[in-house]
Amino acid sequence: MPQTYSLHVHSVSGIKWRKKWPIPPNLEVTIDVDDIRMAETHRKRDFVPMWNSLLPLSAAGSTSVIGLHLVRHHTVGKTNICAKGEIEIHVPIPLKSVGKDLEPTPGLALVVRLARIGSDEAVKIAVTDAAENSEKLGSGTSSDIQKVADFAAQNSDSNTVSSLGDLLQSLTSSLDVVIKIGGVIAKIHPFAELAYNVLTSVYQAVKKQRKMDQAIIQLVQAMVDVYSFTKDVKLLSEIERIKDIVDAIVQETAKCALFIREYTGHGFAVRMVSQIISEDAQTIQELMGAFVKHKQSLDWALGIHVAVVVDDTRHIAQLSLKVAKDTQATAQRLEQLEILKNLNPVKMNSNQDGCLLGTRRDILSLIITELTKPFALDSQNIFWLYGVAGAGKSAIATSIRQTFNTLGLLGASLFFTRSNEASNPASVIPTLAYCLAESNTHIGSEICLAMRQHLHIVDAPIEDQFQRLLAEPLDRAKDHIHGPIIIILDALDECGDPESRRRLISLISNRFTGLPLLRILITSRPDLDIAAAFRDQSSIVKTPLDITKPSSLEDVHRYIDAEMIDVRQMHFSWNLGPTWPGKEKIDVLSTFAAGLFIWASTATKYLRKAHDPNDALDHLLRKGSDLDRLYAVALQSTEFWEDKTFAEQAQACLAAVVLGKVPMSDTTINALLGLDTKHSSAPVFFKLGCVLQWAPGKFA
Ligand SMILES: Nc1ncnc2c1ncn2[C@@H]1O[C@H](COP(=O)(O)OP(=O)(O)OP(=O)(O)O)[C@@H](O)[C@H]1O
Repeated sequence: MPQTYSLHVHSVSGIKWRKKWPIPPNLEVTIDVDDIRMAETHRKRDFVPMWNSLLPLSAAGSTSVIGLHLVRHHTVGKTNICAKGEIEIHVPIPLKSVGKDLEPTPGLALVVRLARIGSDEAVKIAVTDAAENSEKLGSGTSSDIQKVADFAAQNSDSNTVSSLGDLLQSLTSSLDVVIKIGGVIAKIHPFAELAYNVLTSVYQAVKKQRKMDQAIIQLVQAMVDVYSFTKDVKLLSEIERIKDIVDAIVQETAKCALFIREYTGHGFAVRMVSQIISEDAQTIQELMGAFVKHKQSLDWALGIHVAVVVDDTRHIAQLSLKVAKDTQATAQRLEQLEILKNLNPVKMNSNQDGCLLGTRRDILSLIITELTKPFALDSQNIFWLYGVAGAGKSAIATSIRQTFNTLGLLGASLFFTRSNEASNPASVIPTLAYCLAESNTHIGSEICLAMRQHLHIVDAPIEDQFQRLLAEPLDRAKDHIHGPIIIILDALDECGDPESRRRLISLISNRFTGLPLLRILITSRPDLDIAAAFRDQSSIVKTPLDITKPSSLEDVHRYIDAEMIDVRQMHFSWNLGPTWPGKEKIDVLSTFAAGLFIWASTATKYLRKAHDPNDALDHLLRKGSDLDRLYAVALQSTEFWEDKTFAEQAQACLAAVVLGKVPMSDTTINALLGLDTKHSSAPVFFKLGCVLQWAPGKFA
C-alpha cells in the first residue's frame, strides 16, 4: 500500500551565485519520487528564496527515493538544474551544486520537513495547494495571508535606502503586499491600489531626476517606516486583527501619493517642480505628523512599545502660531460663507448606501484610476457611467463619493432624484459653485469675488452662470491648488426632463470638458438626449454598466448572500438556522436577478418584511419579485408615448424582446416585425435605454 507524506519545502540556505544577476533568478524546487515528478514549488524570484510550500507526496514502498532539484528558469523558457539532493530523513538536506551557476559550498542545503501523514490529510493539502494556485481563489482564507507573508519575507532585504527612487520602490513593494492582502480585506483594497498606481507613476518619473526636495524624501521615509510591518512575516499575519489601522494608513497613503505626484510636478496640473504652492510646506508637515501617529498606533496594536520623546516647547510654540492663523482664517471663511448663501444652493445628497464591500471592484477601480489620472497623460475629464434602471449606478456613485471624500478631494456631489423638486437643472450651476467654494478656500475667494462683481448672476442665463461662477474662478484659482477636484453628478436622467435640461446637457458636453482642475463622474440611464449629446465627445469616457457580465452576476449573488444575514436576524423567532435559505435557493434567486441589483434588493426587502419568510421565499421562487412598478415609472420617463407611431412600434418591439425565447438583435427584430430601414427598431431601442440593455447590432 502506498505511503503518504507531506513535504514542507521551506527555503534554501548557503546559496552563493557565481554570476551577479541584475534581477534575482527564477527558482523552483521539483520533487520526484522514484524518478517520477510528483510536485513542484512556485517559482520565486529571489537571491535567497523561501517557498514555505506544503506538498503532498505518495511513495509506492518504503524503499522509494525522493529526489529534489533546485531548478533555475531562463526567461526564454529553458531550465537549468543548479543543485540536487536525495532525501535522507534528516534536516536540512545536503545538496551538491551541479552545472556552472553555483559556487560549490559545503553548507549548501535545502531546508524541508517531511512528515508521514494519513491519506485524508494528504488530499486536504493537495486541495489547498490547488486552490492557492487558482486565480479564482475567493478572498478570506488565511493561506492568502501566508502567501503574502512569504512574499514579504523575500522582500525584507534592508539595504539602506537613500534616494527617493529607492524609497518609492520600497514603498510600492510594501503596497504590493497590502494589495495582495486586499483580496482578504476588501475595505483597504481600492485605496491601496490607488496609492500603488500613483506611486509607481511617480517612481517611474523621478527615478531619473537627480535633485529632489529633502522634505519630500523625509515624507516618503515616514511612509516607508509605517509599512515596515509588511516586511515581517509574524506582524503581517496579524493584519486581519489590525485591519482598521491598516485601512486608515492606506487611505492616508493614497492621499499622500496624490500629493507627492502633484508636488513633484508629475501630476494632474502641469506644473514645474520649482513652482511650489505656499501651503505645501504645511501640508508636508501635516502628512508627516499623520504618518508618525499611524506608526505609533500600529506599534501599540502590534505590541511594539517604543518610547516617544516629544520636544514640548517647539510643539507648543508651533501650536500657538497655528491657533492665531486659524482664528484669522475662520473669520474670513465665515464672511465667505455668508456671501455664498446668496447662491441659494439646494441639497441633493445620496440617501442610499454605497456598494457592499467586495462588490463592483473592477468598475470602482477603473473609475478611481480615470478620475485621478495625471492631466498630461489624458485630457478626458468626464467619466460617464450608463446603464439600465436598477443596475447599481447610484450605489457606485455613492462609493466613489465616499472614497474621494475620505481623500479630501471631493468638490461637489449632486444626487438627482425624480421625486425631489430640488433636482432642477436651474439649480445645478449655483449649487456646484457653492459646494466647490465650500470645499476649497481659494476657489471660495474667487467665487465670492465673482459674486461681488456680478451682483445678479444667480438670475442670469445658465451659460453666464457657468462662465462667471465656474470657468473664470477655477481658472484664477488653479495655480494655488493641487488637483484633481472630483465632482459627482448621479442620475443625470432624473434632473428635470429632456426639455428643461437641454441647455445644461449642452454645457456639460461642450464646456465642462474644458474646466481646469475638475474630474467629473456622471451616472445616468442612457436617455436619448444625454446619449446623443455625449456620444461624439472625445473628452468624455463612456462606459456601460453591463449587467450581463459574469462579475455583475457574481456581485449580485454576493449581495443576496450578505442580505440573507439580515433576513435571518429579522426573523430570529422562526429559527431559520445559520445557513437559511441554503446555497441552492440563493443560486436560484441570483439567476432570477440576472445581474439587476434592484431585483435583488426588492426581493430581499420583501423577505425582510414578510410575516413568514419561508412562505415569502416560496412565493418569490415561484413568481419572482414585483418590479412592475419600477418598470412602469422607468417606461413613463420616456416622453414619446404620446407619439402614436412610437407607441405602436415600441409595444411591438418590447413584445418581441419579452416573448422572444432567445435574445435577438435589432436586425433580427426588424426582420421579425417586417420593419424596413426607414422604420427600423433601433430608434425605438435608443429611447427605451432605461429598461433595455442594448447596443446597435447586439442582443436586446
Ligand atoms: N454593489 C452594491 N452593493 C449593495 N447594494 C447595491 C449595490 N448596487 C446596487 N445596490 C442596491 O440595489 C438597488 C438599486 O441600485 P441603484 O439605485 O444604485 O441602481 P441605479 O442603476 O442607480 O438605478 P436607477 O437607474 O433606477 O437610478 C439599491 O437599493 C442599491 O442600494
